[in-house]
Amino acid sequence: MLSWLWQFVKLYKTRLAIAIVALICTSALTLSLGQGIRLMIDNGFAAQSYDGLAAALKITLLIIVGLAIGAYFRFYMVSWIGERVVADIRRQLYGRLLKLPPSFFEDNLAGEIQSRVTTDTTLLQTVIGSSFSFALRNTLTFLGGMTLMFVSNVKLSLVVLTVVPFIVFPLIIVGRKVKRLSKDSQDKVAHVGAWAGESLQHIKVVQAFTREDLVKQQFADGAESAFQTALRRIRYRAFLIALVMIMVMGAVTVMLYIGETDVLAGNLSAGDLSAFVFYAIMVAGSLAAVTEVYGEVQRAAGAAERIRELIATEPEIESPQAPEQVDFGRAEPLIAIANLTFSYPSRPNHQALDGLNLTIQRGERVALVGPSGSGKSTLFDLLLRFRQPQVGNIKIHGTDIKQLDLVSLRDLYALVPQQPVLFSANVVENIRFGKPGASQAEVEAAAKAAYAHDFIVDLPQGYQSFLGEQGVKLSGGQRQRLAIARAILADPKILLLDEATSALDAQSEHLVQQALDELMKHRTTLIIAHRLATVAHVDRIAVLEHGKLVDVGTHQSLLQSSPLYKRLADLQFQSHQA
Ligand SMILES: Nc1ncnc2c1ncn2[C@@H]1O[C@H](COP(=O)(O)OP(=O)(O)OP(=O)(O)O)[C@@H](O)[C@H]1O
Repeated sequence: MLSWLWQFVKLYKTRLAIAIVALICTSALTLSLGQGIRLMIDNGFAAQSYDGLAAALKITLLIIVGLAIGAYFRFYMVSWIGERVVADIRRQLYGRLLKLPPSFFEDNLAGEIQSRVTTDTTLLQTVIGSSFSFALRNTLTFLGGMTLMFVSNVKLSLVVLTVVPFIVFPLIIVGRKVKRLSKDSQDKVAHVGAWAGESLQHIKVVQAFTREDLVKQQFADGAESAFQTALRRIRYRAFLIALVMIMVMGAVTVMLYIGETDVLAGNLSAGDLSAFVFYAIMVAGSLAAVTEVYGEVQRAAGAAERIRELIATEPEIESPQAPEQVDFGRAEPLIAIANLTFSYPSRPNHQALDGLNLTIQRGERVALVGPSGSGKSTLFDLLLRFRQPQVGNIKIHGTDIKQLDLVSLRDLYALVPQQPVLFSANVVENIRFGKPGASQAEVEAAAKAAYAHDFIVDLPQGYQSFLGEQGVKLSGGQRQRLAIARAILADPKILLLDEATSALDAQSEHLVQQALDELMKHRTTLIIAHRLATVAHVDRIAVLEHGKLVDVGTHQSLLQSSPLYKRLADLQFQSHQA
């Protein structure tokens, strides 16, 4: 963990150096307080001298002022490094997450990943920003105090020293256990958090099915199990603290007894004994403090491990080292799909796409139809290179998309998904997602083209209106028109349209259809068509079944040539008439 953290900390070497100097100074000054005490007792009390007392007090005061200044720098610098490093780690972690393909997020719960970004990094921050420095300071005090103890009295020091192994060994053993338990406990908390996030997000379904009690119970079970794991960890730590306490205090008492006997026998001055006791208390205190933060450092080590794992996750799909450029002047078709075969890793024996061939010319509108599960959405994923086909390829004007930079490939497309995706931001920000630098005028033009302008200006704050999480404050049709406005603003070469099946009312559907027509104007479009109303507008229809392309043609020709298409068409007309 340390070497991993070091790569982040080493960027701030100057501050680290100041922090370490301050740390050493404060530890040294803390220990030198013992000499102040010795002077006060021997030169003041024992010598019955007011002057001696005043001189000793002055020295003590000076030490205290130095200590305060040192503490200021130590705290400031160490906390600064802690906050800075954690911000850097968060940024790197989030940057990595954004590069991972969608399949990663199918296998890992979003809430759990979120907890890595927030909870785990916060834990790291406490450790880097305070516990580390605390531990280091106390270690220095421990070592310095030990040295001074030996210098001033070997016999008494040995008494204190005998207990050290009894503290250190249990510390190491219990520490390992705590580390493991803390990883478990963090995992469980993350899981509970993910569950809570999901159920709250879908609160309507939960409440409509009146399953509040069920999800409450599931959450409670999760929280309870996290608590039980935490409890086991706490028991270990409590035991450790008690053990250290009894060992340390016991040793101090025995040492006091021996030391006082020596003072009574005249072998030791009262000041020396006081200074020694001061050191011993410092040493004991710092040892106890180290044991206490040791557990926390172990916990952070668990957190660091999880973050490190996530940052180290390599995306399966990356841009090639030397990407090629698409030559739009070339005669080859805009999109050429050849022998495309793909199975999802979780279902290796089931081919979601099976030897698919299809070419699409520039400006063409092609509809994909087929029964549910025939591979239409999977084809979109492969076009966008969210997934890697096992066999076959896709070429854009003759260049395999594997040879293209991912950003320039995806910039060719705009995706309008079945469920419009809106972010918890205002209208302008949501539309501008299609083209980040767009001016207000461009945004409004896109909204007008998408037949969204009128309803937007009717919103309480017009274009500045906040839409709520996932756009909950809009109707389904309005959300779709915003998503279309976003795609119009993006002005892509190729439009991937997963047409909404959701039952919009006739008026709203008409508006959405008009918006879509605007969007598809002069643009190569691939539509996953769920309604025949759409199919009427396209140049060609590709019929898919079980991942295979079974026929291509127009509505009329397919009614003759494709029994499957005829069946789908009949079904739609029947339900239409009904
Ligand atoms: N993430 C996934 N992991 C495993 N299998 C998947 C995954 N997504 C889809 N599939 C499977 O791949 C096949 C094709 O699914 P796909 O979503 O492409 O169909 P579709 O034609 O878009 O269906 P629909 O019209 O219902 O949206 C289906 O058998 C489906 O169960």
